[in-house]
Amino acid sequence: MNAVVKLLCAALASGTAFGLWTVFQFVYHQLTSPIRHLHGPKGTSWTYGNMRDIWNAENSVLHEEWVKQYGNTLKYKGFFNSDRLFTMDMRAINHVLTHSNDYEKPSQVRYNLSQILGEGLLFVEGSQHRQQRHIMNPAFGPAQIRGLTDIFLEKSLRLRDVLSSEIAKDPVGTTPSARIDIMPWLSRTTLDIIGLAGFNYNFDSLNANEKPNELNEAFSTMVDANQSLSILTILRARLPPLRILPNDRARRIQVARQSVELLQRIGNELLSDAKAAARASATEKGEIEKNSLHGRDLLSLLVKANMATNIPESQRLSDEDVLAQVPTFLVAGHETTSTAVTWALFAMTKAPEIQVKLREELLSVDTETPSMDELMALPYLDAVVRETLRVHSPVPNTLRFATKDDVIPIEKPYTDKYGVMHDSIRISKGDPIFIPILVPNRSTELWGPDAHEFMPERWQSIPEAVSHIPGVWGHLMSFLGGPRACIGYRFSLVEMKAILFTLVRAFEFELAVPVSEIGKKSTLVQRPVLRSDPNNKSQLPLLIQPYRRT
Ligand code: HEM
Repeated sequence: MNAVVKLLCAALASGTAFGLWTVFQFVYHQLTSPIRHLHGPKGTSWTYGNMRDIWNAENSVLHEEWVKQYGNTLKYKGFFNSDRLFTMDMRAINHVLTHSNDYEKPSQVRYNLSQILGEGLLFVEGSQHRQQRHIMNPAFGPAQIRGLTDIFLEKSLRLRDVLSSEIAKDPVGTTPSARIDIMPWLSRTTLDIIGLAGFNYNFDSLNANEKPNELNEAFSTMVDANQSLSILTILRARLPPLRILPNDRARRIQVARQSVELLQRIGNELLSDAKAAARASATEKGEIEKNSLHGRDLLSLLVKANMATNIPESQRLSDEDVLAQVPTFLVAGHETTSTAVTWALFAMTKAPEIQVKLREELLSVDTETPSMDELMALPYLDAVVRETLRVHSPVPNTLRFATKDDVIPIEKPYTDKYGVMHDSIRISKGDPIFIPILVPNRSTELWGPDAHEFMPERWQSIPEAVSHIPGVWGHLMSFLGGPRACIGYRFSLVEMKAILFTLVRAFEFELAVPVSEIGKKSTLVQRPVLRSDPNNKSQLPLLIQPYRRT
């Protein structure tokens, strides 16, 4: 036997041994985990369990049916019919979210994220997460977001002008209105905003004459690539040796990565500029103080916070860590906000009286560039944004894995499949836990019988029960809660308000298709699709016409 054959045999033997060990661990875990005793639906496929049903269901309908049938705490089936915990018990969810060291993101989610983002805030866990978050938090404070508001408005006004010229180019019939798929335009707007506000880079993708920006395309590719639920994709995430096999998703991610690499090169330059600016702002003694720095974009603020003399050396982030935040900001802060604004417009086409009432409030402001405080003081705009994030939360749910055996406290006792009553949930290391976002946001038990309806007026007086929802903002789960809650929620709220402020003042919106045509597709974010579109492309075709004051 020559050396090459020996090497191949050895590699095959170790691969087989690793595979068998993984299968043994998996089966052993399924046979011993305490969550196997919970009630719950049967898997509808051996490979996908209930996953396909979840992906195909719109909003939280399926989970709501399960809660009706099995109660607040149940199990459902994940890939290869493995058990996953689902609970609507607010005390239990709070426990999982606040103990973020004991409940981490699943390794396959982290693997997928790291493919694109490197080791930014979304990826890291434990002490590395605490360190990054500590340095990054100040950049997302109210004073910093106040300084970014004019960027949000500048890009919103640019979108308004582009839409106006699109309408002028392609009017429908005799009325000055046009059929426009608003999704890509909003996506370009939030890309341009996060470019400038995130790291002082002008993508300039809001340009009606240019083809879509390469980077914007790359990120849409990535979000779409994350939807493909093939067996190989699942196995690749679980069994690292299989990652050498090519597949379509990997190829598409590779394309996105090339753009990320381009971005990293740009990031390197931005980082050196930000560092130079921070050094230039040092005091005569050469000290850089965290609070004395007023760079505008998030990256500059982060660099300055990281270089501040009062930060101990051990807590500073490496250049690599700082650079990993650039694609992280892009992915976390771009499609999420554009999707939220898309749903707000959709909701207001379904309820034109809400659109009229909002427009009246917005037109009472006598400038097209209000300050953050002026925007935040508009009560109906606030209620529309809250109601959008409640009913159409862009991120519909998330997942965690237990890193140790634990006993999760609960508010309401539940009965297992043997009829035994429990006042806590026992969980073993490695158990997956589904964290619902849309289900509590739309729960009739918490919000009342009209919970599924879009009613901004409900925010004048919300039920006491929702105060138990452990979200970081607005009694909603939309930005999650605990130490891993969305760091960008203030950024996103002001950004959403600036875009809606500008668009609803300038245009009237109508759906260009019957409302029954609009479906929801769950991916990393929930986006609208046309039910009749065989390609399932995310889109929201609207008829848009300039608003003329009478
Ligand atoms: C409507 C808009 C947004 C929504 C609904 C949203 C939602 C969320 C959610 C649910 C998470 C937790 C994900 C998980 O742990 O599984 C998260 C995390 C995060 N978000 Fe947002 N987000 C939005 C906008 C933004 C913006 C504008 C930025 C940045 C400028 C941002 C940056 C981040 C980052 C960096 C994390 C990771 C935080 C950590 O793990 O410590 N997000 N977001």
